Amino acid sequence: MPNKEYRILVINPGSTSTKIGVFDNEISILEKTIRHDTEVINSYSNIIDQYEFRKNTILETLDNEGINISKLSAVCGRGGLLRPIEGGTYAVNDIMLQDLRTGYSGQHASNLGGIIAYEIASGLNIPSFIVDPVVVDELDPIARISGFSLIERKSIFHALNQKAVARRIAKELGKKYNELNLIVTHMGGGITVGVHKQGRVIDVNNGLHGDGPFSPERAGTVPAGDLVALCFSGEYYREEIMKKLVGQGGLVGYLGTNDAVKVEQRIAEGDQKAKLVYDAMAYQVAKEIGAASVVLSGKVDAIILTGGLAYGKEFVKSITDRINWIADVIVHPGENELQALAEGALRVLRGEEEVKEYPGRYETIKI
Ligand SMILES: Nc1ncnc2c1ncn2[C@@H]1O[C@H](COP(=O)(O)OP(=O)(O)O)[C@@H](O)[C@H]1O
Ligand SMILES: CCCC(=O)OP(=O)(O)O
Repeated sequence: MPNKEYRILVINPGSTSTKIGVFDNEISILEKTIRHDTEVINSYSNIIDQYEFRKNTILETLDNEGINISKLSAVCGRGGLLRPIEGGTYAVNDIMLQDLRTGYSGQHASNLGGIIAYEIASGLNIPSFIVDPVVVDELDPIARISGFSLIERKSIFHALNQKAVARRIAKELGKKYNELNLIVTHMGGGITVGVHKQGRVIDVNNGLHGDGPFSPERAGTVPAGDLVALCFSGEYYREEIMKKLVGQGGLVGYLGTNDAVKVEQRIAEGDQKAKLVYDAMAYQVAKEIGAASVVLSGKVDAIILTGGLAYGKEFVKSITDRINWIADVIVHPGENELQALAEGALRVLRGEEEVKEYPGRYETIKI
């Protein structure tokens, strides 16, 4: 008997784009990246306010591409800032929707992934899922200690793509993911550097509003005392400061755009400020990779550079020149998130893996 055919719509809302795909089993029949202008994104006060805009953009794109959504078997979205959970495929349920709407662990575009997946799927009476959300938490206890007893370090990162790309590269190297020590650096709207020790991400910078390199739209680590002084200067509301850290931080704060392609054009035209800021972003990424190599005591099988910024040849060279003494650097531009979402949904639809119930019983060690 031929294998059952599933048609899956996958939805990946990122901070600078919405990516969608339609898969017939593992085969991609449509992949689209819809880029969003900084001004459009910043005109919304909250992520949840972007719901109608992003959903309509997705439905219009599917319509223009001639995809009849009534033929879908399931919809799978990138999962957002939920409670810390283990990796896997989760059914979208009421408590998850509530946590995504309120932003249990904060505000990020991926909160919309599960909500839009659910809304499209429920109208069609088909299941909706999320896979490896940004809150996958495998941190070693030592990595949770921030140095300030009131604040614990959190695992918020590009879990879906980091794990998918790490598995793919392991396969290419003829090894299993859980046999390797890898440093995976995802460079998109946010930038995260994950320490993958034999299949577990034991340390990673909180890429949203925590620490690490600055990114196209995020500030990353900032001097704490100066930040406290700014917060209490009476000049800014809380929301304004948060926006300056996430959304209007990084390249947007210095150069007014989250688009690295435009920054590269400005550099080519002789813009010295753009050059200094772009170089500084590469410098901070390299520095974070150096720190990650120390977590692995220098036993690093490979360093992987991935995400949209990995298309930038000069940017990648500037990082690589600083870190290639640590281990081989493998560049995998873009991301495997759409394929990974489709495969996560397929595993549960085929009964190869049990679908997980959110929030589950996962617990991190409380300090
Ligand atoms: N060819 C390219 N060269 C340099 N930068 C690129 C290129 N393509 C995309 N980028 C940059 O990558 C960033 C977006 O990365 P992406 O992984 O798509 O982010 P997200 O998923 O967070 O929206 C943007 O700054 C974009 O300008
Ligand atoms: C919240 C961590 C993941 C992240 O930063 O994603 P984007 O780069 O898509 O914004």
